[in-house]
Amino acid sequence: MTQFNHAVAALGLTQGDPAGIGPDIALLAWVMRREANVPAFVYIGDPAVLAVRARQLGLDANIEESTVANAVKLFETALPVLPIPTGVDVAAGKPHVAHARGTISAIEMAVDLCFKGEIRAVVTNPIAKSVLYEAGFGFPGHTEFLADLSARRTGNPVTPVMMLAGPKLRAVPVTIHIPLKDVPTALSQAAIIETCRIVAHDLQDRFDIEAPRLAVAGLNPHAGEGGSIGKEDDQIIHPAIRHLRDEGIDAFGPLPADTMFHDEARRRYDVAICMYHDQALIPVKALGFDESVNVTLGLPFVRTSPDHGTAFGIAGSGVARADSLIEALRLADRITTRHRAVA
Ligand SMILES: NC(=O)C1=CN([C@@H]2O[C@H](COP(=O)(O)OP(=O)(O)OC[C@H]3O[C@@H](n4cnc5c(N)ncnc54)[C@H](O)[C@@H]3O)[C@@H](O)[C@H]2O)C=CC1
Ligand SMILES: NCC(=O)COP(=O)(O)O
Repeated sequence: MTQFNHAVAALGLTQGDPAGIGPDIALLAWVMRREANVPAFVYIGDPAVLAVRARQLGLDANIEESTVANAVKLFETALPVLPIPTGVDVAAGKPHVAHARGTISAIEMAVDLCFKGEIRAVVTNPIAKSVLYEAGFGFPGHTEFLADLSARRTGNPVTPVMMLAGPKLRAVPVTIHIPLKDVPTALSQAAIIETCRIVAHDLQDRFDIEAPRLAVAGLNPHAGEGGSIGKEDDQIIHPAIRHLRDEGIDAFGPLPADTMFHDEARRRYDVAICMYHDQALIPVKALGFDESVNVTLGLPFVRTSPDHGTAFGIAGSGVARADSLIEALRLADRITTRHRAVA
């Protein structure tokens, strides 16, 4: 298990796709560090890209290459960077397959440093999945890549779970980046049970919720309407919930998904377990796009990320907001310092 020194270790922030808004929001988070009480982080990526982006945005940011040990001290006066040169020119808003190597190396370095206890947590800037796929990246996204890096490191299999957490809603998709048409076949009792076990454990362990209440969404309209609008709710989701309740996990449902996200309904649970990506992410982003955070449960270290993507259309324009990234940094800080008041 990671042995980090809370008093001295920084959070590690990966650059993400350098042509996206990762550099913009990292710079903004550093510039806002005092007024927004941003915990110290070390940027893992290309310092030259940061410097060009700072000029483009007219931001007065002092960017300095750093050692990981010196990062917290340096953070007060400069944005500390562990350099990973991209090796090719990067233009804001212009993704290129040649950027992929540096993007991936930054994630690998962050995980390595976290396992060595030299950073407290991994906070990731957004990656463009299609750019990495073009470069031969073999994972749907960070979530599965981080699990693979962890499993290779520890020798133990890791099941990662994606949770989007905001002030009004936490939601978990059981299936993640797969085509909608493949969701019914990908859903299984085992997948729902395993996901819920990890969620219940991590909400207790990392979010200090003593007895987490898991509201499980149905797949079909009206949760299948007694089997007349689809069989999965009765044949897969309901038995999985029964199994979880027998284990002592407070899971209930399947609930019709259209009526489980309004204000009063959300008071009845701590997390919504959803059957597919958009069922979970649409309500989270509709209720709090700027404040919500993507956090990976089930990993042997803490990983958070903003809830948004690379937003190539606004990179380098000064439009990107750093709110979600700042929340991701704060959440990683709270979990790793074990404060009780977490998202
Ligand atoms: N954690 C990650 O690595 C994630 C990566 N992605 C990737 O991002 C790429 C683009 O995805 P999209 O669906 O277009 O979503 P997106 O989140 O990049 O953009 C959606 C809309 O929100 C705006 N937006 C996003 N972040 C913003 C911010 N911080 N401030 C102001 N406006 C903001 C964009 O300008 C755009 O109008 C895709 O390649 C996808 O794979 C998407 C989500 C998460
Ligand atoms: N839509 C959420 C998303 O794409 C984040 O994926 P990941 O890179 O955190 O696995």
